[in-house]
This record gives sequence, structure tokens and C-alpha cells, in this order.
Amino acid sequence: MAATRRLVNTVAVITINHPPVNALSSSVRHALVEEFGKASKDPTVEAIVLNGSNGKFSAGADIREFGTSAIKTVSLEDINGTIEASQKPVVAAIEGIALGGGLELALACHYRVADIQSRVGLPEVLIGILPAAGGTQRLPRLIGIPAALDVIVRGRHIPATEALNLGIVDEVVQGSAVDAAIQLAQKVIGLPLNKRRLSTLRISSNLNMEDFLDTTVEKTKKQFRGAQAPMACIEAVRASVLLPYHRGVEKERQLFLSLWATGQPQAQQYAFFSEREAAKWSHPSGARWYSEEPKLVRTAAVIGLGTMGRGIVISLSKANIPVIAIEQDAYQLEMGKKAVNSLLEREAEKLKQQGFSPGSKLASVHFTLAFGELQDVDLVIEAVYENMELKKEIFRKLSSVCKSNAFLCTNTSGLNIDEIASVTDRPNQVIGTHFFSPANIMKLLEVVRGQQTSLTTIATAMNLGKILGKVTVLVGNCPLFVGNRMLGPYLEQASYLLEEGCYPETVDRAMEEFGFAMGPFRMMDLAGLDVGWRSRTEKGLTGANVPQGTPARKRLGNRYSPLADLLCESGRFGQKTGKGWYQYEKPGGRTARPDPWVKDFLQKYRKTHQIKQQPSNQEQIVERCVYALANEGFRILEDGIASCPEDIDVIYNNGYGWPKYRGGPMYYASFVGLPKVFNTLEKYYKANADVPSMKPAFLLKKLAAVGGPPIKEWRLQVGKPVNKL
Ligand SMILES: CCC/C=C/C(=O)SCCNC(=O)CCNC(=O)[C@H](O)C(C)(C)COP(=O)([O-])OP(=O)([O-])OC[C@H]1O[C@@H](n2cnc3c(N)ncnc32)[C@H](O)[C@@H]1OP(=O)([O-])[O-]
Repeated sequence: MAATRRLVNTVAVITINHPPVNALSSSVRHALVEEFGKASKDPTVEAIVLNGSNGKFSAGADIREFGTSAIKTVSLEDINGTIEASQKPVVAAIEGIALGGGLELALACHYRVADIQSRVGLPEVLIGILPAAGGTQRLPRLIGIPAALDVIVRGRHIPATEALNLGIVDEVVQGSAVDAAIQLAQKVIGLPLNKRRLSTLRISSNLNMEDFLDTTVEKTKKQFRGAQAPMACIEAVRASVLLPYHRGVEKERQLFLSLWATGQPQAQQYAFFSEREAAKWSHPSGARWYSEEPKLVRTAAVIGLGTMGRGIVISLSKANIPVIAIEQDAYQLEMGKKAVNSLLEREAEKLKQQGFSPGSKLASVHFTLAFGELQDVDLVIEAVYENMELKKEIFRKLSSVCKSNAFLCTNTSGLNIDEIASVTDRPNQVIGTHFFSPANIMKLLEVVRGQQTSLTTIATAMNLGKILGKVTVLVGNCPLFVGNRMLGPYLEQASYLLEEGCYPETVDRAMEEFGFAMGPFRMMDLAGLDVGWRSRTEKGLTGANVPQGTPARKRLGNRYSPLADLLCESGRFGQKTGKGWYQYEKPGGRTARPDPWVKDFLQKYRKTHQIKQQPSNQEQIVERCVYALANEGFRILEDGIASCPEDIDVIYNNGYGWPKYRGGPMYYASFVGLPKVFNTLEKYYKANADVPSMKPAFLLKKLAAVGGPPIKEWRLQVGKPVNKL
């Protein structure tokens, strides 16, 4: 039964029953209509309580129903209208979650009681749509325009205590929300309900509403560049100010339909489900996520308290895993300790505001210089800087100190996991955990399996990612893994565009207007140009080891752009030195301004090398950079490094500032049409045979030849994720 009804004295308790998250699918909506109908007519029932089974009120509309005929059967807004109009008081008992349509349903009830652990919110914007069951009209009437806009446009999950302060819920309880709701229902029997019907309320505000909304539009446009849903949310809330309720709801509906026509909701919903699929990892042996038991990680250690290590320590502590944090000398340890403690204090403050005792949620961190103290930890994450010899030295030590069943993880963004594992006494328990900076904030975790990594180790690392609240993707071992490997051809194209007449700001603007959080040059300045320079020097691509007579713009017969090397030779390492592709207000400054020095440098460079100027327009810039990125994605699939295109998209959406409303580079390629992507790359490669990264990948060619099937059918062509490198 999608909903059940029981009687407690004169209160009917209607329970939504649709595991795992009580999504309001067609069957649930039908069941709600039926049970409400019965409870309303039953003369022994004087009040109604609505809750969800398994401690979850509801995660909202069933996302899988969008775009199908199921969504067209009995509408949630009609149900909400019926509930609100009920002559018997209806109380929502919110446990766990009331999200999206779930909260809209609760808003239609006359009262709302929440348990202290629950979260409410209208996160529709995160899947490309807007609350379209009256949420954009009821919430502003309940909590006012500014607060409602914040909730609806940002789509965040709001902890119960904050929801109480905002006025979204009437009561927060430590114990059972259902018991409290039944008590409240009994208390309000017979009281007038008019003021509890949100659709009938008038919006009160002293603000100059039109100005306020216009300013919000401008701010939101900048903040969510290119995303349509946040803008539609504002327009729907504007309607709540200007129009009577029923016309506001019509506007909500229209906005929903026009959003659907943009294609953005489909991309964002693909991204939503891809994230969940990524957790269901597969292994070339045929093992899958459900066939392997992860080991419990009761204690962990982090080696190295630089920016990355600090973030990892915070993540572990927030997941209630006690941590031992190690540094190499007293000074570094003290610096790390100060930074970690100050971040932990902030977390503790947040918890206090939510009504929790920080001690119950944040695990302890012990700082030490002594490796010997690691003998009992279940798992170690090494997070020192990227240097193979240093990492090997640490893993040798760990191997001798840690108990035999401890897992050893290396936080590297591209070094060979097998080489690191080879110096240990347990290569099967070594795995890569590539966090993204700042590690306590960024959602992505690339888990890298080496050749000998055991299934238990994989299951444990994947499960740890989940416990840390990360979007975790399992990938194979190759230089730079998935995300960073794809950046290579992308950044290469960006540099060639400069050689051919563009400027950093032109390329960045094009990519940012496409939707990237940051264009390639601003990104390089932030990461530090010296990092890539060091790696190219080690590979003999630049510096003293380049063979004499090598042309400046060729390496091993292929095109090479020395621009970044030249910048580094002038001491321009990016933000840290106050100069890079841009100039900054000071070393460490954040505000990038176009630098006349760079313009002059590029002009002289083009003249010296007699490069014909043919600056690309915005569309060409995007095509070259994004197709280069996706093409490498196809190669990664061919090589068996990623299991499926969805995993690649999850990595880009969560770790590289890719605009989620475009689904990810592989989804985008599919959206544009694989034959078009193939033909564009082929044309470029024919004209530039010295740029092998633009040669269309074999898999792309194969898929384009059959007309570019939908992305979920690519798996058939990809096969098992066997590392072919
Ligand atoms: C009518 C128009 C107006 C209304 C619009 C809306 O309400 S739009 C909706 C607005 N609401 C949202 O945007 C909320 C979206 N959901 C979430 O944010 C999270 O899922 C969570 C916080 C509810 C639970 O997190 P967690 O880490 O505990 O668990 P988990 O994330 O792994 O999910 C478990 C399983 O449930 C599945 N599933 C989940 N939700 C839905 C759904 N609504 N639908 C269908 N399925 C859903 C999920 O795919 C997964 O399936 P699998 O892989 O097992 O087959």
C-alpha cells in the first residue's frame, strides 16, 4: 500500500509508504486521495496527522516520473488544495526529510511538527525545475519574500531548528514527531483554521518589493550564470506578490513547462541519478558494490597537514571518526593544529546553533609527530605534496608501523598508485583517494584502484567516501586518473587559442558564459602555474633537458605551446605571486585583472613565431575546448579507466566546476550530437595533424557511426572497465 491509515483515538494517522524515500509517485498520490477522502468522511475522525514510513516524511515528487505520462495523473497541487481546505485540522509530522513536493505537501497541512534531526527544503532548483505544487506561492506567504527566496533559489536543506526560527515549522521535538503531532492535533480540534490556510494569507512586507526582486534577479544571474531554474524560481515568487494565489499557481505551472523545454532539467536530473549510480561501482572481475562488504573504519590517521590534509581531517572528524594527524616537524604540526582547531570551532558553532552538542557529532583529533602512534588505526590517508619519492618513503614507514589489516590511502592527483603500493607489505590494501581542495567542502572523491587493490579495500574506500558525504567515483590507475587527465587537451587548446590571437580574458569569458565556474586561465592561476611547470620540466618538455635544436613550438614532432613555461620563467606563478595569466592586487590576491604585460607578451610572442592571427569567436572557443575535453573522456572509456560516461560526468560536475545544467562533458557531447562532435574534431585534426589529442577517439567514431545512441546505451559499446594501459 502506497499509503496507510490508522486511528489513534479520534486522530487518523495517514502514513506515506513508498520506500526508500517516500517519493510522491502516481501510486502514492492516488493512495493519498483515497485515504484523505476516507478520513474526511469518517465521523469518528476529528483530526488528521500525515507522516512518512521509515522515519522519512518524503523526498518530494518522483523524479523518474517527470517527462512521463505518470506525472499527469492526479496532481500534487490538487491534493495540497484538498488538504488545505479540509475542515478537520491536518498536522504534518516531519521526520528525516521533507523535501520538494514533500515540503509542499507539509505546507498544505495546517500545522507542522518536526523532529530535531530532520531537514526540510525546496531543492527543486538543483534538479533544474521549481517547486510547482504551490510551494513558490505558499512559502512566501508563510515566511516572507526574502527568506522564501533564499530557501527556493538556493535549494538548500534546512535543519529543523533553523526551519523553526524561519517559521516553516511550528514545533521541533527531540522525540517522536508523530506522537507530538498527534498531541497537537488533539489540542487544535475545533479551533478555526482560516489563518492556517497559507494560500489565503496576504504577503506582508515593508520592502520595496519590485526593487528587491530586481536586485535579486541581477545577483542570481551572476551567481548561477546560465542556469534557468533559479531565475524561474524568482519569477514564481514575484507572482506570489503580484497575483492572487490561484493565478500564482498557474504562473508556477507555466514556468515549470518553459523550464522543461530548455533541456536543463533533463541534464540536471541525469546528473542527480548519475551521482547515485556512481556509488554502485563495478570491477573488471565482475564484482559489484553489493557483492563486497566494506570494513568498518573506527579510527583514521592523516599524514600531512597542508591545505589538503587539514580538509581531510575536518571531513573525518565531522563523520565522527577519531583522527590522528601527523606532521613532519613541530612548526608544521603547530600550524596545522591551529588551522584545524579553528575550522573545528566553526563546525562546533554551527552544530550548537542547530541544537546539537558538538561532542556528539565531531570526533576528536589528536596531533602528533610520532608515526609509532599509528599502530592501531584502521585506515591512513597520506596527504603530503606530490612527490613520488616522499610518498614511497612514507608508505614504507606505514607498512612497518600500521597493523596488518590497516588500509593505506594516498591522496594523489595523478601519481602511480601501483608504484606507491609496491613499496609496502600489503599492495592489496593500498588505494588512491583523490580529494579536491578544500577537502572539507568539495563534494568529489576519486577513488583509484591499483592493479593489486583488493575488493574489500575498494568497498571500504567507497563506503568511507559515502560516510564523509562525498560523491565518490571509482576509477582505474593511469597518469592523472580521470578528471586531471581530461584537463590536458582542454588546457592545451586554451593555450593554442592564445597563440592564435585570443587573450586569457576572452577565453575565460567564453568558458564562463558556457557555464564553467572558472575559465581555464583563472583556474590555472588559482592552482599555481609552477605545479605544471615542474611536471613538464621533470618530463623534459621544458628546461635544460630539452634536446638542443628542438623548435620552440614542437615536442616529439607534435605541436607544443611554451607560453606557460615562459610565464613561469618570468616568475609569474599565478595568484600566489600576484601575477600569472592575470595580475592580482597582491601576492595571494583573488581579483583577476587583465594584465597589459600579458597582452604585450602575447603580441611579441606571435610576432617572433610569425603566427597568423585568427582569433576564435566564443562558439569556436567553446567547441575546441569542450570537444577536446570530451574526446579525452572517450579515450578514458576505451582504456577502461572509467566504467561508464556517467562516472566521467559526475567527476566533472562535482570537481571541476562544470555547469550541472549541461549534464557533464559526455552528456553534453551526446546532447550536441556525437556525429557533430566527431566531424568537428576530425576536421580540426585533418588540418592540424600535429595535435594528436584532437584525433577523434575510436569509441567516439564508433558511436557516431551509428548515429550517436543515447548515453545509457554507450555501456554496451564500452564493455568491462578493464585497464588496457
Ligand atoms: C510536481 C512538481 C513539484 C515537485 C517537485 C519535486 O518534488 S522534485 C523532487 C525534489 N526533491 C529532491 O530533489 C530530493 C532528492 N533526493 C535527495 O536529495 C536525496 O535522495 C535524499 C536526501 C532524499 C536521500 O539521500 P540518501 O543519501 O539517503 O539516499 P539517495 O540519494 O541515495 O537516495 C536513495 C534512493 O532514492 C532515490 N530518490 C531520492 N529522491 C528521489 C526522488 N525525489 N524521486 C525519485 N527517486 C528518488 C535515489 O535515486 C536512490 O535510488 P537508488 O539509487 O537506491 O535506486
